[in-house]
Order: sequence, then structure tokens, then C-alpha cells
Amino acid sequence: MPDSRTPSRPLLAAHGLAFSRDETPVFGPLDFSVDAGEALLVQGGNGAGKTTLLRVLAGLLRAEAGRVEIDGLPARPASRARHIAYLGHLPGLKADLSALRNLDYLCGLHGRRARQTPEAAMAIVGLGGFEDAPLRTLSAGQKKRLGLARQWLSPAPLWLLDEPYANLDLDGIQLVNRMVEAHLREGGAALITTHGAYAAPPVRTRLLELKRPAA
Ligand SMILES: Nc1ncnc2c1ncn2[C@@H]1O[C@H](COP(=O)(O)OP(=O)(O)OP(=O)(O)O)[C@@H](O)[C@H]1O
Repeated sequence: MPDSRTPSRPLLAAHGLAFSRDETPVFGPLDFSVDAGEALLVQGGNGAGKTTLLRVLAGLLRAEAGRVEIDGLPARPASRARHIAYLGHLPGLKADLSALRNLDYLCGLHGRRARQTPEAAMAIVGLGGFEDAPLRTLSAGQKKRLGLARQWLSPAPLWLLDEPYANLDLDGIQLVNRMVEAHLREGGAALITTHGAYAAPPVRTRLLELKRPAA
């Protein structure tokens, strides 16, 4: 993974970041940062604004106030595209393509991590043998695993993982944690939303507690 960052700059920083919908505050103002090699666990109950925060960080929603910096510079579409890999509730996969063709397609669009292949990533997430299965025939947990394979293949250092443990069995939860651990060891960082700390990966972790602000 190319790394031109100086160690003193966080990979991601938010300053006074706030978001409202129809003048109703959803979150913020928030200040936080994540360094390479760290995970930020974003905790909060249903509706606390976790997904909304990740979508703002990914540039899919516009913040009402504050700013986001990537690698010490204001976040721009090009820097977000280069630095961020986002695993959302809808993994952005095509229902009629096979599992493997989905990964090939996404690698063609976004590039892939050095020395990794879609076939190897499918084996890592426990989907060996499902290469030719049309995506629509996979279970929710298998789709989540395919999303994790896509995440693993991405060359982007900053992972935004929205409820990565949802739909996964115990083995899948441990898989997420192993992947996050390996990604951080290689100099990446991860923001992970969760309802509770029950499944946090064994890595250097900061905590961001989200509570809906008073209107
Ligand atoms: N597209 C939308 N239009 C209007 N309101 C929305 C939309 N998406 C989310 N909201 C509202 O914004 C608030 C925050 O939602 P968000 O999905 O960010 O919460 P969350 O913490 O991720 O919740 P959960 O744990 O249930 O997934 C909620 O009150 C929700 O109803």
C-alpha cells in the first residue's frame, strides 16, 4: 500500500462535524481523529446517527457544519475515492452477476490491493466454491461475506464499516476481526459502527459514543 503520509497526520479527522435533516440535528458537532493502525468504534443505539455519520465521511451526504480531513488535507472527491472503502448495508453488488464477476467488476472500477486476487479473497471469507453462484442466490450472511471480500481487495487504507457484524455467524464475526487486524497491521485504519462493544476487534481502538443531540 503506498504511504506518503507523515506519522503526525491522522488518516482521518473530523472537526466540528454536524448534520441535520429538515433542521433536526442528527449528530454533532463531533471532533475525532483516527490514525493509521487504529480503529474507531462508533457506538450508539438505533437511530443515533451512525450510518449518517459514515455517509457524511464517505461524501455521500453533505455535512451541515464542520470539516473532514483525509491525511491532513480537506476531503475532496478524489482523495475520498483513493482513501476510503465503504461497506454499507447495501453492499453495492449486482444481483445477476456471479459472486466472482461482482468482485472482478469492482476491482476493475476501484483497483485492488497488491498481491490479492478475487479468487483468493473469496477463499479468505469462506466463499470458496461459490464463485459461479449468481449473487441473488446467496444468503444475507454470504452477501455480507462477499462485501468483506470486496473490502479486503480494495487498495484504500481507510475502511468505513457499517454494522459489519450484522448477519454474520460467530465464525463471520471472528473473520471481520481478523480482517480488521490484518488491515491495521498493514497501516490501514477502520471506523466500525456497532450497537455494542461485544465484537470489537483486538486492536488499538478509540471509542466514539453517538447520542442524538437535543433539537
Ligand atoms: N433517508 C432518510 N430520510 C429521512 N430520515 C432519515 C433517513 N435516513 C436516516 N434517517 C433518520 O436519521 C436518524 C439517524 O439514522 P441512522 O441510520 O444514521 O442511524 P443509525 O445509528 O445508523 O441507526 P441503526 O442502528 O438503526 O442502523 C434516524 O432518526 C433516522 O430515522
